[in-house]
Amino acid sequence: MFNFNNTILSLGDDFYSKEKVVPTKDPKLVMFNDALASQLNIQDKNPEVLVGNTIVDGAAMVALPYAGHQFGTFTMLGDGRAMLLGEHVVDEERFDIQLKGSGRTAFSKVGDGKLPLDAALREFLISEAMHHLNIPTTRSLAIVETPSKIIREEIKPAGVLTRVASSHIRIGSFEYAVRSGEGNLKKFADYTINRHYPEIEDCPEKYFDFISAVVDRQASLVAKWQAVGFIHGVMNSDNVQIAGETIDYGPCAFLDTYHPETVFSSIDTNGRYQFGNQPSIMQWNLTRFAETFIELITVETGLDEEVVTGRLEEILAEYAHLYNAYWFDLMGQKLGFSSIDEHDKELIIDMLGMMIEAEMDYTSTFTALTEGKFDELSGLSETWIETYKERVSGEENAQDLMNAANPYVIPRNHIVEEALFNAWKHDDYDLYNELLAAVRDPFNPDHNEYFMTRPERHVEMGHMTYCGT
Ligand SMILES: Nc1ncnc2c1ncn2[C@@H]1O[C@H](COP(=O)(O)OP(=O)(O)OP(=O)(O)O)[C@@H](O)[C@H]1O
Repeated sequence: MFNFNNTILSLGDDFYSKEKVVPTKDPKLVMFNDALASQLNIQDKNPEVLVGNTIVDGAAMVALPYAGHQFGTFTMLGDGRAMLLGEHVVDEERFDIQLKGSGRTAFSKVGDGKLPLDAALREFLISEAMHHLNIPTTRSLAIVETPSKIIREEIKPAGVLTRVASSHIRIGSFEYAVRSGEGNLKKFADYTINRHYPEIEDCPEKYFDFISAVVDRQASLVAKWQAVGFIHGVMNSDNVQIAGETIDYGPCAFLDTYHPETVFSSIDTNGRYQFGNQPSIMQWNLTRFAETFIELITVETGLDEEVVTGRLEEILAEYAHLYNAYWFDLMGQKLGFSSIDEHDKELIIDMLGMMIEAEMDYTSTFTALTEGKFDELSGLSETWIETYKERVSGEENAQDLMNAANPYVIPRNHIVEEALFNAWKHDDYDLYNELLAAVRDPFNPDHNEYFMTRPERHVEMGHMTYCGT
């Protein structure tokens, strides 16, 4: 059962809007994450609860306000198609349980508050893949299909996704808090520090430390995305969760052929969020985050604004070092290196350059390397291979490192699209379920060959992702 204890309500009504769900007839449970449910000690599979028709004891039923920079432009936002069912506490850990797609809220603007079933299925599948690739992420507990049809590029069934997160606090939540009323930023920052970074609660410079800690978590997160070839697709500041969990699986996809300029999202027409830009876009978002604190820190510390700004700039500059260290470390593991020196860094950069030239598949290049199948790596020069072999021969645990760092299965976009289409259009979940099982066991080579093969180039180019709004 749910064990709700809703601390967010203690912040006062600037921080939430009470909502009522418009009841839906005949909700049907189409996905349920048994492993996650048992971990959270939640047995409730009742679709009436998971769609918001039946309100369980202690439920909050609130939508949260936030703001954000979307494609670089500031906007006031909020949960326009989601409601917080409540904060579920298990073994002293707190999890937001949110219904995404449950209908209109105070923040819906002109939207219908709905989530297309295929968008819910995409989020469920990719968030499971991310979790099993050891990347911090919000999780998906269930999907309920409702009989209502919604209009997007075509008429589609609607779904409600039950999302689980350590919280739904985003950089955008701070961009909202600083504009929402006297004292709100401090109240909200203290709340967030207590919830996500309690170790710095009593530090004398806790807001500087908070920003540093967030910078560190996001640097680590993006390094993990880059190492596995994940493209988030819509890295607006409202899609950066403050504890460093990947959030909002809208137009996301994984790289097939390696190229830093890869874009899948149909809405990213200028390539702002292309694969190779993700590390610097995160720094841009973190800069928006740090900016919100200038006045508060100036008041709290009594330091000159210029001094505060200078300190914040130093913290933000640290991001690049942290990111590089995390990323090189992960790339080193992919090559079987237990530590990295300057020569190793060159080896990694050279390899990626050759992968671009030879249009190599990102995932299977590393699995071929893991298996020592150098004949499949004709895009890499002989000199590179010789240097690499020599370097890796000095590593005792190379094989273990590579086995743990190089997945065989990522949810390749053309197969995801096919699986989603079969499911929402024809109610045929076979491919979806088979792919879901495979992405839950990604480091095992023993899977359907189809899942481990990149698409023909024309197919790859034709498979855009849609935001699903
Ligand atoms: N159909 C809709 N009706 C109302 N609001 C919507 C709808 N689709 C998106 N929004 C709102 O527009 C904003 C941006 O949408 P986006 O697709 O990035 O977020 P989302 O996927 O709905 O939510 P999240 O970031 O929580 O995963 C969000 O505040 C969202 O609530």
